Amino acid sequence: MTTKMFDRIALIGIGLIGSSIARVIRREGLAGEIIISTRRAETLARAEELGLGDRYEQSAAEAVKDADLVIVSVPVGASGAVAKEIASSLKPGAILTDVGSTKASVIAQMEPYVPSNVHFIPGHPIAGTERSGPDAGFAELFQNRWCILTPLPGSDEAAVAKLADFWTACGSNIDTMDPNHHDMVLAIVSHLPHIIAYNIVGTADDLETVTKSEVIKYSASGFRDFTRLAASDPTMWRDVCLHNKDAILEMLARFSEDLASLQRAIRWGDGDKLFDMFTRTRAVRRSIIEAGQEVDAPDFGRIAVAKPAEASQGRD
Ligand SMILES: NC(=O)C1=CN([C@@H]2O[C@H](COP(=O)(O)OP(=O)(O)OC[C@H]3O[C@@H](n4cnc5c(N)ncnc54)[C@H](O)[C@@H]3O)[C@@H](O)[C@H]2O)C=CC1
Ligand SMILES: O=C(O)C(=O)Cc1ccc(O)cc1
Repeated sequence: MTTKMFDRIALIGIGLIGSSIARVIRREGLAGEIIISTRRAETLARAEELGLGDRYEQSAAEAVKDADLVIVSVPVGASGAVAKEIASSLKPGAILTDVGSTKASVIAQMEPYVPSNVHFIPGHPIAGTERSGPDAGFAELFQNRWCILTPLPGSDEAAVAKLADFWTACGSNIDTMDPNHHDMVLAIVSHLPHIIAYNIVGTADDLETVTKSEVIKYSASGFRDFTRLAASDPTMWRDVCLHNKDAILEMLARFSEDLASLQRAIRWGDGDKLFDMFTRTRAVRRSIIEAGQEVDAPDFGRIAVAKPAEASQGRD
């Protein structure tokens, strides 16, 4: 067990991410007291049933009073409303952070409300699943995953270091990044894959010549992988799309161009082009594995994948 890092930690929003944070705080003994608040009374009651906190407050403003660390884990479109609600109750010297999947928009929404005596340090754990709600969380979620902090210009270095230490104690590796750069990187590695998954599953669902039962019955693992991503929370992903609009549209434009080029290669029977591209992309997965990242398997939780040497290499 790690030692206590904060006397009181307030968690605003207690879904997949908030409840995973609550569980790892408890397991590692990182807080003297965990205070939980969330919008819906039923969710708060469920968090209490699960024993995720020490105190439960319907009012977010009440929850953050006296908290040394406040972590906002709500859909990114709700960040501004939460900041407005808690701003005047934040303790001087407290650290305020979030876990939102987009950063520039969250900063634009929250920063105007944050008092100058509070350290606002936006963050994003690059860890999650397609599930949501307080039952979905688990203490190991952040283990060996990256957590990106996007401190604002002039942020207090000691506060940034303390938040980094907190995420390290949760099992994560830390990077700091400019918020706009974060949004561009995440648009390609996370947001586009989800949008593509929503799209392909929607297309399959719309097909008239193939019945829904055939799609379900014959779904090979490729389609199944897409259905996992496409089962992700609609509110969360609606907000990500609306709040990282520019970066997502830029990446979608590039994606569409490359798809058109692939389409042309298929139409003209350009096997060499297809082979060369598929060889290049295979190397990307190998690099991910060699970098020591675990790979998510849709139905079996997180598993390590076969080492590159075990995979077939040849053209035949
Ligand atoms: N699900 C994932 O895989 C990941 C999600 N994130 C980010 O974490 C944040 C939370 O996502 P999840 O925990 O997955 O969502 P979730 O849907 O599991 O939980 C969201 C929580 O926020 C509460 N909430 C919603 N609106 C609220 C409001 N206006 N005021 C107070 N509470 C409110 C809900 O009641 C719920 O407790 C999002 O910003 C998301 O972008 C970051 C990394 C991974
Ligand atoms: O479920 C998956 O595969 C994810 O990609 C989880 C995820 C979703 C959103 C994030 O901002 C970070 C991680």
